[in-house]
Amino acid sequence: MTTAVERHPSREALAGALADRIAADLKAALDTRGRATLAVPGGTTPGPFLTALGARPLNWERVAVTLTDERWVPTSSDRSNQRLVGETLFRGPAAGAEFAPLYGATAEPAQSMDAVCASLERLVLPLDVVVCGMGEDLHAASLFPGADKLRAALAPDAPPALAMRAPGAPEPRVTLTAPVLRGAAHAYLLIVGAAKREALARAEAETDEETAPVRVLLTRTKPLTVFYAD
Ligand SMILES: O=C(O)[C@H](O)[C@@H](O)[C@H](O)[C@H](O)COP(=O)(O)O
Repeated sequence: MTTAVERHPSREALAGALADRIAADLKAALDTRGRATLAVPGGTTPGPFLTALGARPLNWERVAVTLTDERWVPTSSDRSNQRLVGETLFRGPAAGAEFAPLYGATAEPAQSMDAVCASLERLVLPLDVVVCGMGEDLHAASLFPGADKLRAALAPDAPPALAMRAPGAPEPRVTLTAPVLRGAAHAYLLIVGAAKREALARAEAETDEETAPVRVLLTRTKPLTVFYAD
């Protein structure tokens, strides 16, 4: 398996190039359909990209945004991905976009899943664009190896989002599921550093999705591009 990798000379250049690419994808969807939908990752890598994308001029009022996954923490927590997009993507013109949160402020994520799935169906599905990060353990979104609902989330008939607990995640998670990640018209994997480049090579050599859930993206029939910088 060979995945298309775009290597950029610096992390700053990577953030700008990915923002340009996604703004172009969103603009094409807006020109064709009059609306566009996007899912973005949380974690430590995407901040500069999210800030760059949020500053791009687009008809953001016609764009709906969600997260690829969320940590079940209050939105005031510095581990909240919703907080991250509020402090990056939604600081610029993109503040006019509609947002479908994955966090629902119930004690347990499972209690919010019907409402979360309904809002995803109403606002953002199918996705025009999904951007995912990847962990060195080969997770993408919150599809972690060893997660309690991993098999259900990889199933072709999975609901759009599932609550997930995983040994590698310090708090409960909510994740978009395999059919949503596969169904997005355009997918991007945003990774930095040699350890993740090596992890990607491991994922390409794997055959088992439960061992390497990021393969949900690698085996898509629709386009996937990896954006990488050292
Ligand atoms: O909320 C999250 O943790 C994510 O969305 C997750 O899937 C992330 O993209 C990877 O864990 C990579 O995270 P880093 O960018 O922090 O390495």
